[in-house]
Amino acid sequence: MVTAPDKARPDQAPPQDDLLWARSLHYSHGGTPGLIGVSAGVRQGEILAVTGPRGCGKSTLLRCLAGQLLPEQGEVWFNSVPVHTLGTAARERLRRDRFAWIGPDPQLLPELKVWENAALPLLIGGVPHRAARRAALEWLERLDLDRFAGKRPGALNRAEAQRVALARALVAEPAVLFADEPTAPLHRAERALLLRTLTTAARSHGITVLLATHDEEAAAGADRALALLDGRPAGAAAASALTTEDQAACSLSA
Ligand SMILES: Nc1ncnc2c1ncn2[C@@H]1O[C@H](COP(=O)(O)OP(=O)(O)OP(=O)(O)O)[C@@H](O)[C@H]1O
Repeated sequence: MVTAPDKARPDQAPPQDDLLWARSLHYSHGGTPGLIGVSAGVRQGEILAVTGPRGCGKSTLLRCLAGQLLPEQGEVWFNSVPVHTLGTAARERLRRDRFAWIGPDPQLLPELKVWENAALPLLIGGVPHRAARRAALEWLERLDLDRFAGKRPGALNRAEAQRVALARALVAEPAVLFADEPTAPLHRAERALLLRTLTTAARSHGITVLLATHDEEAAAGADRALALLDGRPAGAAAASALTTEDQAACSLSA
């Protein structure tokens, strides 16, 4: 059951300099723990890598921060707005207007041209066709995809398709880009190119990035990293394992 978190008390207000901030998030997927007391903060324009092995809770954390999942406990604040207390319509507006998402699968619409795929967030948001097309073409050019603009996604290889997904994520110039294992389906050289493209584009446009990855090389391009293990901050998980071992040692020596 999703319970409404307590309202933040004045002494617990989020730090002024964090654009997106979360405290002590708990979330379980139908009984499977996803997050157990994870806190995170990211400043405007910063690139934060969320790292850790498969199943450690990276996607769950990104989805809670992006307002896709409501934490069972804890708080999420974006730009001093308490996302965890917003109603569904306001959260959807926030997600549409300020956030963007790219995952491991580009999920392009095969019946649309490449530029139309890239322009989709603008077209859905009611931006006039001509302006949406111009913005999409600019992003396709920046990401070295302009030659594909009039083609269908079927003409692209995996790396090109993923760069179109990146253009689509950036076309509305979101405040925050959530990138959930965006390089997972790519080869090493393609991964490096996509990450370079993503970080360069984000930095030049002041876009804050949360990058979930189990790939240490991918995390190296970030400003900071938050490591998770078994749904907890890695340090806390290690400490709780230590505590358990200490307890076992104590009971053995008793
Ligand atoms: N829809 C779901 N239903 C049930 N359990 C889930 C669901 N989504 C995630 N989980 C579980 O929650 C835990 C955290 O999963 P999550 O996807 O957040 O981890 P992750 O670090 O992103 O892993 P990956 O790199 O494989 O995507 C895992 O134990 C996972 O099996």
